[in-house]
Amino acid sequence: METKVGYFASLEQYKPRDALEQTIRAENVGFDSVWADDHFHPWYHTNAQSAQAWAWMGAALEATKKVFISTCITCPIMRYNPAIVAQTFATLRQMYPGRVGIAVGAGEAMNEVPVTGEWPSVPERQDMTVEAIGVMRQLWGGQEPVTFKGKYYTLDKAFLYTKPDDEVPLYFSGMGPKGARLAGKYGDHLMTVAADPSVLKNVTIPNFVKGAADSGKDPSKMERAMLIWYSVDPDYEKAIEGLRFWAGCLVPAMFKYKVYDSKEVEVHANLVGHDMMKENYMVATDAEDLIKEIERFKAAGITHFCLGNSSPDVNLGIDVFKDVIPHVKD
Ligand SMILES: C[C@H](OP(=O)(O)OC[C@@H](O)[C@@H](O)[C@@H](O)CN1c2cc(O)ccc2Cc2c1[nH]c(=O)[nH]c2=O)C(=O)N[C@@H](CCC(=O)N[C@@H](CCC(=O)O)C(=O)O)C(=O)O
Ligand SMILES: CCCCCC(=O)CC
Repeated sequence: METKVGYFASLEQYKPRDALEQTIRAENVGFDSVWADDHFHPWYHTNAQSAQAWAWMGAALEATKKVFISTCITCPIMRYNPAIVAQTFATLRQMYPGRVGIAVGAGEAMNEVPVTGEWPSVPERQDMTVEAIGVMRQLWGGQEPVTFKGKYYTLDKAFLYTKPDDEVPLYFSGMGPKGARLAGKYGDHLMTVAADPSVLKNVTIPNFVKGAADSGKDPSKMERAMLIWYSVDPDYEKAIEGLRFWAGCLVPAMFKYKVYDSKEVEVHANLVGHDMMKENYMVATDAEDLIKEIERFKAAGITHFCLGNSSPDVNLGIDVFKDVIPHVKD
């Protein structure tokens, strides 16, 4: 499968208009795709943003010519109703054929708790995600109004009047072994994040492949996408510290417990050491280092890179890819 190189235009780290400028620049440099986080509260507090992803996607699609754009990721189970998620992405894909995708996952407390007050267990949210995908697929594929009574969602003669010619490609986020199996079973492609290459190779990808094969799909045709943050700067130490905004994602407690206050996340993020960031993210002083870092994750089985630019000089962090992309594409 060909390797794709995508740019993660963060709406938590950058103002929406700055993320838009980055997106235009990334398309010109030759990135295959652009991905946006779909958050209510951000993963850091100081200087953070948190723009609404779907509103931003419409502007980004209009401002670019051909690049594929997707969320990374949308949680379609609580603050959003899955039927409205289906309607939104069907609308975008009809307007921008072939250019729109969606990635889904079981959510994070910081996005759901502040506006719903609820935080079900991981297994229940995974179950809700599977049902939500069923709702979305029924609406996308439905030639007739759909009536459905599930455990979590209800459709009563629901029909999408605005549809694309083809279905919206759906990336399913799996971080744990069960999540990865569900991704193989119910997704078109895998999305994952914040894992070191040995975990990807020995746990995440084998479980994804098993889930896909068990449901009769050909896993070799399914992408293994991953959100990975990187920072490039001629000063190596400065490059590592550039990744601090995202260090909270490396703290397992953020997923296990109901943490939804960004100030609290930031306290944990500030305790993460450089070794952990180097292992899970990409730190580079130049294009050559970045190529080696990408190869490290490619060897573990990643085929579509969603690269989150946390470089001290953001434009340098995009432009360096003129010298990276030709070397990492097969
Ligand atoms: C927590 C793990 O669950 P899993 O389903 O595998 O992954 C969850 C994630 O996909 C979501 O949280 C996702 O929403 C996060 N996310 C995101 C993910 C990604 O791959 C790329 C980008 C993003 C950005 C983004 C995200 N979310 C948003 O809302 N918005 C965004 O922009 C997991 O570890 N699962 C394990 C099972 C764990 C479990 O059940 N634990 C038990 C307790 C066990 C114990 O006590 O030790 C429990 O909690 O009850 C698995 O195997 O699946
Ligand atoms: C382990 C962290 C996964 C979540 C990433 C995220 O929500 C930021 C976009």
